[in-house]
Amino acid sequence: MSALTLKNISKIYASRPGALSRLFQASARKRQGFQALNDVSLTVEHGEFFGLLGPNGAGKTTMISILAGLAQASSGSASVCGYDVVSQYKQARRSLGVVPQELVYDPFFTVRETLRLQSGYFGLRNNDDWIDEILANLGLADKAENNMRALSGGMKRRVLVAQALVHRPPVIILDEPTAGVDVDLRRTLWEFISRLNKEGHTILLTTHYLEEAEALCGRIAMLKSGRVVALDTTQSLLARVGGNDLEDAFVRIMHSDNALEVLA
Ligand SMILES: Nc1ncnc2c1ncn2[C@@H]1O[C@H](COP(=O)(O)OP(=O)(O)OP(=O)(O)O)[C@@H](O)[C@H]1O
Repeated sequence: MSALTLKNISKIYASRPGALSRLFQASARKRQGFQALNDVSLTVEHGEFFGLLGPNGAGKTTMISILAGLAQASSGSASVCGYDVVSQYKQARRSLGVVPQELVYDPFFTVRETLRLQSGYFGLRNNDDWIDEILANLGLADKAENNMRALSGGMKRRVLVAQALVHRPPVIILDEPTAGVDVDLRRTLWEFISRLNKEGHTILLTTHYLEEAEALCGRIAMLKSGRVVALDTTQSLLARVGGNDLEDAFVRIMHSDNALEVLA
């Protein structure tokens, strides 16, 4: 049983025609909606540090939303630790910690209250020992009693990471966790995430910092316009596509018409 499985996943966002397009009768194609994912199949095994890369709008967040139960696939199936994300939603969600891309937080709570509240969503009382450990590992120990609205952007992002970890999920998904954060947090964060990975947690990471992906990810999938156009170990991708580094390989793959040649 794999940590994450996507089988022939497609996602079409329904179009919501505005008054103008209703007036001028939008074309049939536009009425059909927007296809964000197109027949995506991939598997992430337990213990992997897996990178999901792609340009803006490629479908990365859509894929993560489907795995987290925040969006429903139009067709295909997905599971987390063998639990179907639709029919076994609770078990699937419990197996997963997601660090979202947007800074979402409740401005009325302190950091500790935020983490206790999040623990409560998973039915966890008396979770303070683990909360303290997470806070210490993310350099947040001295902010525990601070109000969320008084934190800097980077500190808020650390709390989002902490929130994803309160229920000790075996699988952790990080959607661009280092966007707009300083070098210190990057290092602290990667040390902590790498440690969690070494302890057996499966990590799926999306990032536009390709040097991070190259250093951390054992295997990489690249999405382009909703399709998987490359899927292999980082080393094999680099060897097969050529170029100096992953950024070079990424640009070559994204500009290649025959992207399927780099599918393992
Ligand atoms: N709720 C929605 N309704 C309609 N279209 C959407 C919705 N969410 C995403 N899309 C569209 O689906 C496509 C894929 O978006 P998605 O956010 O998954 O891309 P991404 O790869 O995560 O991009 P980025 O790197 O910019 O975060 C985009 O064209 C986006 O505009």
